[in-house]
Amino acid sequence: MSTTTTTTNRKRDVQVAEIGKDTTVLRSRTWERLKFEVEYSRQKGTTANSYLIQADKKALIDPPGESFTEIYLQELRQHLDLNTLDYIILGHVNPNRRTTLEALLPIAPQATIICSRPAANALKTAFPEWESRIQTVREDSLDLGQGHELKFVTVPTPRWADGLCTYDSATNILYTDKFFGAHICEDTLFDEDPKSLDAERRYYFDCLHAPQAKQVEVILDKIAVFPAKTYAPGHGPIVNNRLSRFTYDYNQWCENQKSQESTVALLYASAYGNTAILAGAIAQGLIENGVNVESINCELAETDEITRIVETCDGLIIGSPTLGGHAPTQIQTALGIILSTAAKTKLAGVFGSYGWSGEAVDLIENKFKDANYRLGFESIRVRFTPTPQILKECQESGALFAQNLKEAKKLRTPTQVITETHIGRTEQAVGRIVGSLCVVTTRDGETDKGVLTSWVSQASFNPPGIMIAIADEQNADLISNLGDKFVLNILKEGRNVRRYFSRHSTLGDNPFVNLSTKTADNGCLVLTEALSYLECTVQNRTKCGERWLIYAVVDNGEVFENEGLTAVEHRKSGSYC
Ligand SMILES: Cc1cc2nc3c(=O)[nH]c(=O)nc-3n(C[C@H](O)[C@H](O)[C@H](O)COP(=O)(O)O)c2cc1C
Repeated sequence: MSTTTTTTNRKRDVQVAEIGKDTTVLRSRTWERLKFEVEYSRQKGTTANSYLIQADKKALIDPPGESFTEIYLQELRQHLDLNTLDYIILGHVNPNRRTTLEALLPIAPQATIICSRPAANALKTAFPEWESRIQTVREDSLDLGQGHELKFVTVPTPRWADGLCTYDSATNILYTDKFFGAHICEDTLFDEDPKSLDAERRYYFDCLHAPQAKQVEVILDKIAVFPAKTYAPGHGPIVNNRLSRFTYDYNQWCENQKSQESTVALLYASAYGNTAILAGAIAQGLIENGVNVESINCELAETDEITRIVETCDGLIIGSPTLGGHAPTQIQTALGIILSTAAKTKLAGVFGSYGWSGEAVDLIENKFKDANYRLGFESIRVRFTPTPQILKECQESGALFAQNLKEAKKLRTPTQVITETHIGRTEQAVGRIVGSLCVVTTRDGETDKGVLTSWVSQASFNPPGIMIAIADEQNADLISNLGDKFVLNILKEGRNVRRYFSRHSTLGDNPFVNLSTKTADNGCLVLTEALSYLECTVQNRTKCGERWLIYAVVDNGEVFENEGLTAVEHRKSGSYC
């Protein structure tokens, strides 16, 4: 294998070398920080790696972005008659790369673009005149001849929804695009001293992949099917050494992320990439302070995915551009899910890029405030593209959010805003009593019923007994006779099971169809998403005011999750639930 350095001075250049049979790398290099995004902040330069396979058919993988368009095409012409180029394979597309494609497609008239479906859709919108030259990858392989049978695997993540990796069975090279890279510029082409790259590789992972660790784990499994001997990433040295170790490291780093004590859901949309850059910087501040970040690109995520993360996270941050005076529909949908699902004790944050009026951030912030969410940092509003200084501030905001989250978790202070003058002082005082949020399930003949209550407490040790205050409209008739059986399902904070129940007897739609249940020994339903449950038998009752005060003995009980916290009901007034 030969290595040719075309330029030795420290200007931008293109390094060309053969890296396998019929396979050449063209590394567009800069020794300066290429962009101001956090991932480049170690200031070690970077390389944009493009690969050329010249078999019976000729394929070019990942031409660089606009920073290199001119020098790259000049160098490429030295190694290839562009009239003979058959395929341009894209690991992802972005506006920078589109600039190079715009220059390349007219001078490579036979070339077809091969990319993932989201990339194809974006390119067809950008280049309608070239629609017939844009081809979505299929499951089968692409045969370039002479053993170069290319196989593709889509690798979507929140940041690169259109991700694609390519494997060449002739060379055992896996073209990994955004995976296994590093932002570092050197003359050395390969990872000859892998240990010396540890810090750069880890930093690259932390910036780009830690906030999407969940999806990265799935991708690592997907690409494991290829017997790769080389990883050819989009940036930095080509990986020839200790591939399994490097893959193991990626898995470990993902695992470390997920095992952090607190998780923040970072939900955003970004039509032109500016809000996404802010998201990256905020994520960095959170991760550096020991918080797991789960990024959700709202333009791609399913409602179920958003609901899951919103229910399980400890804090949530939402980022939105302003388009036409509004937040995009996907953000409004995500906000709706948050407001109807997420516990009000969760810490919240808002950020976004705008051009002139910036309504989106105000709108989201006001909704959070109206719903009594506490904000973990002052909302971030940035005109168009952020500067390095602004990105530093975003990182600091992420760090502040992490600190506030930890304190909030420690103190577990409820958000109680008591300002309404119409609430009497006595009622306010009574309202300070808090209760565990529970669903009481009963059996009425053949029908299961459930009612929400927080008016419950332990009443005796021996036998273990509880006390419930219950009104007639809350199925009191089913649990107010001696010997009546019921299950007390004690709900978990952050898991919004309560939305399926009301404080009145089950009416209309059956709430249990939406939930996972099992039947207790006493015949009543157990909600398996609860934190714990108690099977109870009524022993005593007395009418107090408008309620029945029920004393019941606990016959049996189980804790489903040792780690979870009990959902607690905080009220503004003692005059209503
Ligand atoms: C079609 C369109 C409509 C826009 N409408 C607004 C607007 O009403 N108010 C505003 O402040 N900025 C507006 N902008 C500017 C964007 O908010 C700004 O470009 C922002 O950086 C986009 O963020 P993003 O890159 O995360 O998508 C608009 C931009 C476009 C392209």
